[in-house]
Amino acid sequence: MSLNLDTLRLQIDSLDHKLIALLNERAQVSLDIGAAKKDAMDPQDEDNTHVYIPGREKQVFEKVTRLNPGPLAPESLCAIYREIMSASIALQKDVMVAYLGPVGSFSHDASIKRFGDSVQYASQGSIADVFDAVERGRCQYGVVPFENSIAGSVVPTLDKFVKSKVKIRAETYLPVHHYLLSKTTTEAIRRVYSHPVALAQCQTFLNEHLKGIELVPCASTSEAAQLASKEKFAAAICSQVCAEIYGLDILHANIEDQQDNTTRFFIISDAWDAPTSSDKTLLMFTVDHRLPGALCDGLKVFKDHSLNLTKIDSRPSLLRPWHYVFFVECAGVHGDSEVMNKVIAELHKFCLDVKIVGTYPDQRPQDLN
Ligand SMILES: C=C(O[C@@H]1C=C(C(=O)O)C=C[C@H]1O)C(=O)O
Repeated sequence: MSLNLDTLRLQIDSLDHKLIALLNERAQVSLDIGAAKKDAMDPQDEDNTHVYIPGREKQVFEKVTRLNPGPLAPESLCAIYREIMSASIALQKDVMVAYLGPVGSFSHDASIKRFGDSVQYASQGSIADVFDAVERGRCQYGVVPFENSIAGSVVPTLDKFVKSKVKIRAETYLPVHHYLLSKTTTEAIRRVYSHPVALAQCQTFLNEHLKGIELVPCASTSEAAQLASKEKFAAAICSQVCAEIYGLDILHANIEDQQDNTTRFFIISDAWDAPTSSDKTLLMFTVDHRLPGALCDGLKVFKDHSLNLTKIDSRPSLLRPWHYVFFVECAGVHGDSEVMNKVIAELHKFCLDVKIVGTYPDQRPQDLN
């Protein structure tokens, strides 16, 4: 038995030798890719080289899943590849990712799942600060929540897109499970902290278990956990990891109204990337209210080009009362394509301030397609 075990361990050692050599060979190629990207840039613009290529990563994950013969679970192999790609990004360049913190927020989780452990992260106090960190160049990438399957659009993110120059470079979907964490018992809770979007996802639970208790909105769910950890009779609605990070007990698990609760995040940056085989594009425009049916005419442009709309929302323009900005996302088209150029030209006939907010590989989970 022990001889067999020793032989098997020797086998593992020899495989590790080969793996380490192969991983470094791969890392060297990715360094060469980094150098080639810099060579292709104007020397003055070298600092703006992008090392995070969402479309290429999607291709790698698809290939890895397709080629996997087992016994490794596809998710395990993808997690390993997440870290391999994270390391190769970090080799090419120092990458800083801004996220809505502090640690333990869902934005933090989404960021790590997207960029891995080898890049650096900068916690921000608000969604607006994530935009500012990217816009001022302190961080090359930022991760912001865009919409939740129960609570709908994340308003501060939409409002920032109206004013900001940042572009959407990628999207990512995160399953979200909420926990009620506290230092006391459910009966003794006097106040519940959380992000407004998270509170909106747990209405049924709050009505059943904490009716009439003060609900205090915070900048993030992890900030809520931080605040609850400093009070005796407070609780937070946040992720499970916050229990360990902030020293709180789990009182209730999975308290979201629907178990398939999912939040979509955007990865923002100064530029979007080249077309892939399947992209989505988010546009923004205001309609001229003096033209009857302007919105309808605007939407017809998408129909005329056989573009499927995957999201539509509106917000006050903030320029004049009762003027609205419309957000329209369409699937199967890249922002730099000829079709999109035509769409934009036609939209200009009925709409004002037409702008592409971003274009990114379609990452909708299979069951949402
Ligand atoms: C190597 C590249 O850069 C990054 C690293 C990748 C990898 O290690 O496979 C893939 C995409 C990029 O995010 C590339 O551009 O191909």
